[in-house]
Amino acid sequence: MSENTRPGDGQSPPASSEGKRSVAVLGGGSFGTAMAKVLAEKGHTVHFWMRNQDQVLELIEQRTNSRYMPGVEIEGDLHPTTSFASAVADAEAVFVAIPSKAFREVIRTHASDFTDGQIVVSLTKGIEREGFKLMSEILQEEVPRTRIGVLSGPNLAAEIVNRELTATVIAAKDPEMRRTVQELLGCDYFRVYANVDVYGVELSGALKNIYAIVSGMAAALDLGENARAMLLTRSLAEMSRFAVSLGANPMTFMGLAGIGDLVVTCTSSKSRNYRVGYAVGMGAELDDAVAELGQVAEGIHTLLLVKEKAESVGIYMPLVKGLYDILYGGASIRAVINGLMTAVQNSDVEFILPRTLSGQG
Ligand SMILES: NC(=O)C1=CN([C@@H]2O[C@H](COP(=O)(O)OP(=O)(O)OC[C@H]3O[C@@H](n4cnc5c(N)ncnc54)[C@H](O)[C@@H]3O)[C@@H](O)[C@H]2O)C=CC1
Ligand SMILES: O=C(CO)COP(=O)(O)O
Repeated sequence: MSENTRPGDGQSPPASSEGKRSVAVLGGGSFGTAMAKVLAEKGHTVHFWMRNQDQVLELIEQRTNSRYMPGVEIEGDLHPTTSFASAVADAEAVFVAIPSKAFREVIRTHASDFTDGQIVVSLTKGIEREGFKLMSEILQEEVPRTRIGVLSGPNLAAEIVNRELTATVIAAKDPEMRRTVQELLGCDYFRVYANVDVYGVELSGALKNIYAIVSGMAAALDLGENARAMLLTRSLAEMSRFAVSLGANPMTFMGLAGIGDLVVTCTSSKSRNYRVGYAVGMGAELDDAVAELGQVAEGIHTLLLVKEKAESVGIYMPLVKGLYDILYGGASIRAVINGLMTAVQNSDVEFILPRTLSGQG
C-alpha cells in the first residue's frame, strides 16, 4: 500500500471539537511516540511526558522524535513536557510506555499527581523482578484509586507511525473503561478490541518477547519453514501452559494479544527482541547485540524471571530453558536444538490431550 492510499493518510477525520479529549502519554520512546501520534491525529489534546529536555524541545520545534522515530512527524494538538504533574493533571486517560525496569520508580515518584478515578493504561510488556509483578499490579499498588487497564497486541511501533493497519486489545475489568479507551484510540487504521482477562493479556505480551528472541535466532540459522511453524506453535503451547498455570484464561491465547502478538514479533525484523535473537544467532555476543539495538528488548530480562518462576512453580518450559542455556549458560545453539528435537515426544494440544509428565516434550 502506498503512502498516499493508506487508510489513515489524510482521510482519517480528526475528532470533532466535541470529540476532543485530554490524554497523557508517559515515556518518550518508540511506543510512547507511536501512541501519542495516534491520539494526536485523532484530534485529542495529548500531553506527552518524557525525561529528556532536548527531546521535548525537538518535538515542540520540529514535531519529531529523531532518537526513537526518525523521519516521523506528529501532527495535532501535542504538548511535549518534562513536567509530570502538568502532563497528567487534566488527562482523562494516561497511557504508560515506560520500560518495566523503570516503571514502578516513575509511577511511585509521581503517584500523588494522579487523580482518583483517572484511567491509567499500561502499554508496557514486561515483568518486575521482585515478586514477579506485572505492570497493572504495580499500578494497583502505587496508584490504587485510579482505574487500571492494559493495552497489548501485535503493535509494532514502526508500523503504527506509518498508519499501517493495526489492531490491539484493551483489557480491563470495567466495561465503561474499555469503551472509553476504544473511543479514544479507535480510528480507521487502529482498531481496539476488548478483553476482561487482564492477567492473560498482560502476561502474554511479556512472554512473547522471549519467543521472538528464539525465532530471531532460528531465522539466523535458516532452519526452514517447517521449523518456523513448529517453533511458533510450540512457543504458543509453552507460553499458554505457563500463563494458564498462573491464572490466565487459555482462550486469551487465541486472540490478538496471544497468537497475534506472538506471530508479529516472532516473524518481523521490526521487533527489537527478534533482532537481538537474530544477531546472537549470527554469532554476536548478547551484550553487543543489545548495545547495538539502542532500545529496550524486554525479553532479555523477562527470560531470567520466567526461567526462575517456571522452576519454582514446576512448569515445563523447554524453549525458555534452552534460550537461557544459550544466552547465559554458554550452551551452543546446535546442542540446544538437538536436545529439543530428541526429547521424549508428547501431546500436541495439551488442553485436549494432557501432556504426560514422564514425556517432557
Ligand atoms: N516499540 C514497540 O513496538 C512496542 C513497545 N511496547 C512496550 O513499550 C514499552 C516501552 O518500549 P519502547 O517505547 O518501545 O522503548 P524504547 O527503548 O523505544 O524507549 C524507552 C523510553 O523509556 C524512557 N525511559 C527509560 N527509563 C526511564 C525513566 N526512569 N524515566 C523516564 N523515562 C524512562 C527512555 O528515555 C525512552 O524514551 C516496553 O515495555 C515495550 O515492550 C509495546 C508494544 C509495541
Ligand atoms: O511488542 C511489540 C509488538 O507487538 C514490539 O516488540 P519488540 O519490543 O520486540 O520490538
